[in-house]
Amino acid sequence: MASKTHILALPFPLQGHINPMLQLCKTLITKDIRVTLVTTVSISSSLQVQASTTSNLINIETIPDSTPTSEGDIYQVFIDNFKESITQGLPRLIEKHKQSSYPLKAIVYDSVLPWALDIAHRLGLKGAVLFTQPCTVCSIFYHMKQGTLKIPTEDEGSVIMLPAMPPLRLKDLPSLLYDMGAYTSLLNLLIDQFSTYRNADWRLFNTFDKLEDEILRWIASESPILTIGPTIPPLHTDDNEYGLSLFKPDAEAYLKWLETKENSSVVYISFGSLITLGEKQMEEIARGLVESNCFFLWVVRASEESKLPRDFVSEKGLIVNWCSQLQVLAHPAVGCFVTHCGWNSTLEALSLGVPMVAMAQWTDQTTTAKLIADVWQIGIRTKADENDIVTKEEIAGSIKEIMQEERGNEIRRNARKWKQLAKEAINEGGSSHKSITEFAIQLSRS
Ligand SMILES: O=c1ccn([C@@H]2O[C@H](COP(=O)(O)OP(=O)(O)O[C@H]3O[C@H](CO)[C@@H](O)[C@H](O)[C@H]3O)[C@@H](O)[C@H]2O)c(=O)[nH]1
Repeated sequence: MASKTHILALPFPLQGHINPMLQLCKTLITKDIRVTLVTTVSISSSLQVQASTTSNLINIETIPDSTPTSEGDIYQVFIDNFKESITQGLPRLIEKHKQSSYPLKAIVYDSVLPWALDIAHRLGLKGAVLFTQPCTVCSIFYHMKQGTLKIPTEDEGSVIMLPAMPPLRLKDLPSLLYDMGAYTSLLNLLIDQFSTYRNADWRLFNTFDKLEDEILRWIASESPILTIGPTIPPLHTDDNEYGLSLFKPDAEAYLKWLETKENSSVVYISFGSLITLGEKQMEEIARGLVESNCFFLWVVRASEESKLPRDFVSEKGLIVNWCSQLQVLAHPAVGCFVTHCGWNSTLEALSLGVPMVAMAQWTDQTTTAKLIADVWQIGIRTKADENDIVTKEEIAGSIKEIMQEERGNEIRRNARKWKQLAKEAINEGGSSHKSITEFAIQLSRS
């Protein structure tokens, strides 16, 4: 009993980073690994526990928040503060658990927290780094770190050729690389993912072999990796939620509303947990949804609600502050997902065979939109106008193309193919299933 392998999990405290870490941990628990998830007191107080069986088996340990020492850029303050708190509290927590009846073996940490590896190694633990963005995107930042990618200047015509990647134009790169200046804190965070990369004992990627085959083989030729995705809860079981949420879902009236709709008749639209849109863009989305003439379910977070056009109502639409996205995407009434191309949302839609309107906003999303539209061909990528606004005509046109036109049939065929391949990867004997099993075995032996 006392020999059960015990690991720590350290996610970056944002929903899009917590979800893949949690799902990986839940899978490890089914393989007889004990998991303690570490976060700060303030983050823990915002976490809602969802009715999910396995996540209840994850112990949560909190570390007091340190007083912010930096000021200015809100991202930098958030990043520094989290680092400061964890750096101070983690060693004590590790020492405490080393004495327990379940001695700690390793830590699985988010790739944007590369300094966690040094703490782990110093205290005799192994470290596994988890990447929460597409391998294609991570590899672009790897090249940045190595100095092997030179960003072209404004000339959008020039093509960027990187090993094992499709030819990329400037705007196919992660936006932080061409919108430089505004978000240097985030750009540095993503380049620094590779500062301790080679020293990690395991490198885990939330993707699957067939999805990004060439680039995965390339990055694996630099240092061995394990592909463990898509990290999506199994929907056909009781354990069909990630388990911890920083947002409170609306009452489930929206699922009842979906029940009243015909198959593939509803457009679902959500921009994830972070994106903030301008009022003009909100208005274009609202008008575009109405112009598409489809039913729509739109997630507008409470903090974004005031930007909706005044008195906006549509008899064909339902707006919620937060929902169980997986339940929505799995619903037969949903025929299309207008998404910001966050990697979790993308993997969820891909795994459930839902075609996408890829309306990327920033960071990795611009590259993911390229992959969705041109490589996997499971969606349409919207174009912004000269003011960087995606107009209502563009939005309505893209939705109609998927919902009503011949192109939609082709995209749906591809979506069905990728859904099947995603399923095969995580099913018994699939590439990701094998990797996670191998990881669990190696953890037990370490
Ligand atoms: O109403 C909602 C809306 C979203 N979600 C979930 O929230 C997660 C959102 O994650 P993601 O789609 O990755 O978007 P972000 O929250 O924006 O994630 C950040 O982190 C990701 C992983 O690093 C990046 O790919 C994104 O660009 C970055 O913005 C998903 O699992 C969704 O299922 C809900 O459960 N309910």
